[in-house]
Amino acid sequence: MGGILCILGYLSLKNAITPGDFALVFLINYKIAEKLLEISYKLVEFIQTFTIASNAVELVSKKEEASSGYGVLENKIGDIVFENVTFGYEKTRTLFQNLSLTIKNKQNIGIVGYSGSGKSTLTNLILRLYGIQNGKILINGNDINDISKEFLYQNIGLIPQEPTLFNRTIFENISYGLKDASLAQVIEAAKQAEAHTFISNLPNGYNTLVGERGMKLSGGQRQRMVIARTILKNAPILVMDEATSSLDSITENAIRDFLVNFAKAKTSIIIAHRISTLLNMDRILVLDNGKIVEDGTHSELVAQNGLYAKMWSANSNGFLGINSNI
Ligand SMILES: Nc1ncnc2c1ncn2[C@@H]1O[C@H](COP(=O)(O)OP(=O)(O)OP(=O)(O)O)[C@@H](O)[C@H]1O
Repeated sequence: MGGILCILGYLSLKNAITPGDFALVFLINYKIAEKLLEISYKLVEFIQTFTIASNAVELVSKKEEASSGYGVLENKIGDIVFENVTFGYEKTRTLFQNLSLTIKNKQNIGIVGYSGSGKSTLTNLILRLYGIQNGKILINGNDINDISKEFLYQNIGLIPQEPTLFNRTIFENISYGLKDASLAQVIEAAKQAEAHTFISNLPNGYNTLVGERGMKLSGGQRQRMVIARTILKNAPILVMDEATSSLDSITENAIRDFLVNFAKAKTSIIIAHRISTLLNMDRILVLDNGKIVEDGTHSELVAQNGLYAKMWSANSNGFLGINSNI
């Protein structure tokens, strides 16, 4: 555009074109640039839609894989076992070296540690989001590499740090947790997740489109929607990664008691940012640089006077003073 302006200016100075020609060519050029910009936006939109569509196709095709794998075990899910697991995102930087861990059926485990110590990665490995370099991860005695992703999805409820929503309606986003869920079931789950009131106040209620990755909602609203989805799904394994970190303390308090009870009946792995959440755990693991450095109940760990005790003593406001996320 700038180059053409220079040429036009030069030609105009040399009287090779009239001011009318100048204005016309400038206008045409401007319109072309505007259209090109519009096309580039449409292209980005198309690529995003295409990605969502191909993910959906992938999920549908996985159904076939699932039928040849393990069925849904409902509440019969057994232990989760890490056997000498070695993992690093990069081959040259190992995060977990020969990590072994057994989480018993229906045990509630809290995980704490410095930011970057490997808490989220530990849970992501159970979901098979990354392949491990060595060792085994077993659920119910089955190597997760032999279990279909569909099975893992059906049996693990995940509330991640950064919730993901699809560019669909609120109803579709919550009911994604349970096939053929009714509106009444979706509303019930939304009420338990303290999401019903804000959803009802939207002009289109449960039919509101949430926008690309849920961008039309606040972080706390997105988090409550994913909590509602997970409640509705009611899977036997529950993973919560700072599940209420985006909520204000009043909303967080309102949800917390429900979530504690919800987790009780399941094998639950809870990455917590509040000491009070950990008090309800059967067992707490303290991670440091990819190693489990402490493992026990709250009172056992306080008595050990190690890293956990340090966090506990820095706990004047109820938050873990050690995690830079909070
Ligand atoms: N996708 C990734 N690719 C490369 N490195 C990663 C990736 N995700 C995490 N890491 C690295 O792995 C290490 C562990 O990260 P992880 O997110 O598991 O820590 P965390 O304890 O959950 O931290 P936080 O409390 O900040 O969420 C960090 O050094 C991090 O930089």
